[in-house]
Amino acid sequence: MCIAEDTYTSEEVVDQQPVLMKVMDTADQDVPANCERYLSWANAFMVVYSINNKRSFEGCQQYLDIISLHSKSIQHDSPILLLGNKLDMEQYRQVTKAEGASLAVKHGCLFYEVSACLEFETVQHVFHEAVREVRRETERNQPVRPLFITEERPFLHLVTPATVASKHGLASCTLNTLSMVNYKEIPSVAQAKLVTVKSSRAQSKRKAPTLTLLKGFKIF
Ligand SMILES: Nc1nc2c(ncn2[C@@H]2O[C@H](COP(=O)(O)OP(=O)(O)OP(=O)(O)O)[C@@H](O)[C@H]2O)c(=O)[nH]1
Repeated sequence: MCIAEDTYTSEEVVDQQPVLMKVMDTADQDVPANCERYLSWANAFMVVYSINNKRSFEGCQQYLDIISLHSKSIQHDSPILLLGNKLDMEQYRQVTKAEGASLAVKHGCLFYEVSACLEFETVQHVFHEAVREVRRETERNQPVRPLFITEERPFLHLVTPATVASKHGLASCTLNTLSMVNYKEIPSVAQAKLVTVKSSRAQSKRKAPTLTLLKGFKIF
């Protein structure tokens, strides 16, 4: 697929949000060479072969191997999309869809067959999927939000339940149930001690079993 050798930027709207994409076309050779530049630069990779050219498919396998090795070495997976291009050349097909799909599974790639010269929408969809996949990957790599434990003390006047809930991303439906408690971030694992406590609430037969279970432990 022709993209200029140097980079260019393009503003796309994906899910109502504009996304600035920088694209670098690297593959003006059949075998990977000087890959470091784009391996460390890219947020996502699109590896493209022609369905009517077995050699280009074999070339892709080398690129995918290099990307996989790089991801392992930096312990970070950037999304990879494997594209079988020139779908309009079906009658000259040398690479089956199953072969493409199987290579994609092997390397954990998304897989599409497209025709760059005939189907603008499909190609656009593929680029948008690449952006979405980068977003998903970024979200997956966000540090886990801390859990919160509660203590049965009334809120300070200045801190409303709504403030606390929105600050920590708690769903609004928890507000009523948790409105009369304090929130504390759970400490790091190294500092945490788990101690069994029995509170009067824990022993109350009128409370729901899940509440009893929750109140059966205190982490501090
Ligand atoms: N039939 C058909 N031809 C295509 C399609 N996409 C690209 N081509 C043609 O394939 C040839 C190579 O296209 P390029 O976009 O230069 O391919 P490339 O792999 O980027 O090539 P390099 O820039 O040398 O790396 C050109 O003649 C294109 O017109 C397609 O979807 N269908």
